[in-house]
Amino acid sequence: MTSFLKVSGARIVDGNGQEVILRGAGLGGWMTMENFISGYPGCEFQIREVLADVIGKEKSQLFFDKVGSRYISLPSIILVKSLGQFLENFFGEADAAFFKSLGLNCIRIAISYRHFEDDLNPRVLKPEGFRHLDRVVAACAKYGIYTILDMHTAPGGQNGGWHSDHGSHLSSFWKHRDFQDRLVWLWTEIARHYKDEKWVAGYNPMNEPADPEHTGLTHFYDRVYAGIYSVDSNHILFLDGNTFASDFTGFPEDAGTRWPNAAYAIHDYSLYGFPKAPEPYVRAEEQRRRIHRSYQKKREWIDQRGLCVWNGEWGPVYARKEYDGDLTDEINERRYMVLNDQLEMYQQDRLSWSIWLYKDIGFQGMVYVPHETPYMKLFKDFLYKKYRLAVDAWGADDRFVRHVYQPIVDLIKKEVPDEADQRLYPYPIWTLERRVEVLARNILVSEFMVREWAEHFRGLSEADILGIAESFKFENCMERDGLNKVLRAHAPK
Ligand SMILES: O[C@@H]1[C@@H](O)[C@H](O[C@@H]2CO[C@@H](O[C@@H]3CO[C@@H](O)[C@H](O)[C@H]3O)[C@H](O)[C@H]2O)OC[C@H]1O
Repeated sequence: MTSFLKVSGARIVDGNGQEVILRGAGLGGWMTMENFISGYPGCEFQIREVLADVIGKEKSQLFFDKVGSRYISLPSIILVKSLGQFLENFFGEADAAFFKSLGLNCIRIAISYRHFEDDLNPRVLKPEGFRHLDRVVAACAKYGIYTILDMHTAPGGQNGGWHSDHGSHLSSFWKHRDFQDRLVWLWTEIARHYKDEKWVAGYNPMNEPADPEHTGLTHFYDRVYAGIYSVDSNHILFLDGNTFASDFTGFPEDAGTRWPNAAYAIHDYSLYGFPKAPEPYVRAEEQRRRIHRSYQKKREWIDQRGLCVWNGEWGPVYARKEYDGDLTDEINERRYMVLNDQLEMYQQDRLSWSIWLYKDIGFQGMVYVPHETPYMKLFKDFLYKKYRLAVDAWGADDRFVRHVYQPIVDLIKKEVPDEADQRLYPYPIWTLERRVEVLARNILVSEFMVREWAEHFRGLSEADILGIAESFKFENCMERDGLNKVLRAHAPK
């Protein structure tokens, strides 16, 4: 019989006081879809709107979230096969069984407020939001996997990333009291729903906040803590640091007593896991020191106060044969070394972690949708175009378009020569170069490509659409063996 987990000092323990180290992955791209995970440009709300415009509301709904049926003609009979759609296919029992087979014990589920509340009908709970979440929480529980519910998108947007699904680089959440009130209300409802579920390890009220004032985040955590604990005092709260889970310096000194039963989330992405690494990773002493320094810096504030650290996101991205050619294997072997070396560090600290990402179309996931599936065939050329134009901000290789955007960076540097004035929040996570990438490519150019993505569905039959959604099903996916091998080696024995 499992028991609620809780935070005891710097550790997570079960009902018997035994330490539990949570080792697992993030289920991104599911109840919060993302451009590089599923292969569209821009934000989820944009593709949903435009797909409905191109093929009609009903058919677009069929792709995202409606159980349908497909007629398969065989020589003498007609079979009616019941099929799910994207949300149904993306994670099922087979995924949970595979995950467990690696020895991992926790999945952080990225959810979007949009599944539970409509902007045009605020504070009215959409019960259907729980349909899939309940299903996945139950599938994980069945295999002895804890879940952490992660609010990846907040009304108005809590950061300027595509992953908070609001289409702008400026986050309105921090400026509008009503957005904050709504999220506190929604979390209270979610906690009410899961208050008795022991396989839910806890709630991660906000992914990667980026509050320019810092004080707004403390205020929000106070309020969401009170809201959740008014209905559910059993679950751990996993609180991300400010500025993309990197900075705790604006947190209150009395955090430990103010928010009992809280763990503090860092996101420990290492530059060596990405195309923009300063040099190829060869496990040099200095490189390992650099990875360690960056990790220590993120957790310093938490350690100094004896609080509990959770690494809620981290992990390299990978090269792809179709884009990186003969260099692919060599690049990926280096990335697996980064992965391994990060895990060794975490092991030493008995750190709980959640690697990003469980499933995608082949860039970062432990499991990926292969080229032979209907979805990947349909979007093959379009995906190459996205790659060439580097429209996704995450791990993008900008070699084909750097010359287009560099002049914008140069212009700003020339016309705003004081470096301090070039450092707009969320500097240093967003340098001037990063800001130009996000605005010009990830927001602007992407916006013009959304319709092209949706046009791929025009004229498709319902059966075709269901087949496309089925591409994401575990049985149709491949496993990234190099990554899973390293994870398995560091999983609980
Ligand atoms: O949904 C996820 C999203 O949560 C994630 O956000 C990014 C995380 O990394 C941030 O940059 C890192 C900041 O710290 C430096 O040390 C690292 O080198 C950087 O990579 C980035 O700004 C966030 O957008 O990204 C992946 C999404 O799928």
